[in-house]
Amino acid sequence: MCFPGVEGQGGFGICIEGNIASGKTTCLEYFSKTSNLEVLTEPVSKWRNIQGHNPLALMYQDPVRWGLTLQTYVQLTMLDRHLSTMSAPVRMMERSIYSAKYIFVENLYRSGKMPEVDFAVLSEWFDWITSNIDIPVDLIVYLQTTPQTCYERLTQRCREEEKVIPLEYLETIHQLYEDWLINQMSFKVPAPVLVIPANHDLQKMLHQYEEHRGKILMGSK
Ligand SMILES: Nc1ncnc2c1ncn2[C@@H]1O[C@H](COP(=O)(O)OP(=O)(O)O)[C@@H](O)[C@H]1O
Ligand SMILES: Nc1ccn([C@H]2C[C@H](O)[C@@H](COP(=O)(O)O)O2)c(=O)n1
Repeated sequence: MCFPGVEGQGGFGICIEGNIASGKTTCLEYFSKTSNLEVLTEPVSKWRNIQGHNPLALMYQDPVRWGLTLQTYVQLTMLDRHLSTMSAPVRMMERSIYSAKYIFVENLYRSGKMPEVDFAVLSEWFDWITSNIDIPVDLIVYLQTTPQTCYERLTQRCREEEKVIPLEYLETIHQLYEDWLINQMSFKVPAPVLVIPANHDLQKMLHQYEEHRGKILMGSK
């Protein structure tokens, strides 16, 4: 059994990856003005409100108890994003089902905040999904920042649930991203990676996005 995803729809799929508050949404906002391109942001609003519950807040309050709850829902909503019908030939989406597993679930487990049985259940779900469903990713754009930059942007963004995040958490997420996408020594990388240094101010970032526009969209031609 194999279900077709975006590739089956003849499209080109780009995932924007990076640490929390690295500037992914801002990047997507910039590219959203491009014609023949659709942008899918992370379904964070769903993670903050499922039938009146806030699994994102619960996870930050008590990760041992609620990590599985949040990450099960993240996995479902990301799969839904990957498989949704394309409205343009090029799709740019924020993160992926891969980073959900390889970065966030992995972090909860390694830091002792996810019980082994929860990790096993999520891993079996992930393995089943990725071996039975075609999850189309053609290019990964990695916004590479320092944890300190993300900490400053996160503080400035001031999302209620994230007020408890210390710099050390961003350092761990950063290292997991580096091992996955730069050192390529932890998990399989599902597509070629384009690295964009992303510590710069907004103006310089927009300039860089313009410079990289060809490389990002070229594969879609
Ligand atoms: N290059 C930048 N320089 C300074 N602030 C930025 C830059 N890019 C984004 N921001 C701000 O940082 C915060 C996080 O950016 P956002 O795009 O929401 O990150 P992400 O989607 O990766 O979590 C927001 O308040 C945003 O306005
Ligand atoms: N699998 C995931 C994905 C995201 N999160 C958290 C991290 C942030 O608090 C929030 C949204 O991330 P951002 O887009 O701001 O980088 O969701 C998580 O815990 N698990």
